[in-house]
Amino acid sequence: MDYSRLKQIAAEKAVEEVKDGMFVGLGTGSTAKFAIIKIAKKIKDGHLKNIYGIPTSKKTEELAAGLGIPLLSLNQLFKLRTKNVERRTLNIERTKLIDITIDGADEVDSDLNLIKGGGGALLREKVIAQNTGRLLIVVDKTKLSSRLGEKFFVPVEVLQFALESEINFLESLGAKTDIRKSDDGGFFVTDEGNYIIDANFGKIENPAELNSLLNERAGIVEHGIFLNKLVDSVYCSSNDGIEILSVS
Ligand SMILES: O=C[C@H](O)[C@H](O)[C@H](O)COP(=O)(O)O
Repeated sequence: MDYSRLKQIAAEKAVEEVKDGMFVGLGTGSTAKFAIIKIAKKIKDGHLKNIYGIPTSKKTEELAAGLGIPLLSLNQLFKLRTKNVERRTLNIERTKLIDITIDGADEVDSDLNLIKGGGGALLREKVIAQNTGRLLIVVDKTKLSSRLGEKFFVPVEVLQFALESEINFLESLGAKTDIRKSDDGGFFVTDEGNYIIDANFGKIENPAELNSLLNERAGIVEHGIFLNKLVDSVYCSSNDGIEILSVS
């Protein structure tokens, strides 16, 4: 089976978890796209009702709006769900505003830590993930590895202002770096107006430690390591069928 079909199978399986009345985070990329198309079809056919999508990128927003999925921004969702609730009494960490999010990944290790951001959407994706009750990741089996970094570099989103100093910082940690380019040859600019440095660390022995180092650095807005505490299940398809891996 070709990869595209495998992606579709994983994505459509995850959509079975979307139920009437849910607020659904809509991921970015070629795998998440299949989930969005399926959700739109189910809405159109009357098999899903009262659904709102919260897109993780402008590209996804355009796609989902074009397919007729009712959308909310995260800010609109927040206002809607906290109407008549005293903000101070609301424990946002425990009150996940989004019921479920279906998103892709570039690499998944054996502990279900992820690298994301191959499509440049990692910042909004991580914000949506941290506001989500259940994050379902959809991949084909080629994305699995024993250690992060075996198959993919770490996308690091940085302020334009800090570009050169962040390259220097990442290289001081041992990474080989590339500034991401867009199709027109200029620097790729994210939805939030930042640049991306693709940082190749080789195999990452300790993703949690690298996560903390990158989090602590001013000038780095966000990065593509998603530790498994953000993840609920990984839907992984191969020619042998579909496996649902869960964080224990
Ligand atoms: O920024 C993009 C996202 O993190 C994607 O979910 C990730 O790159 C996987 O994309 P795809 O499903 O196209 O391989």
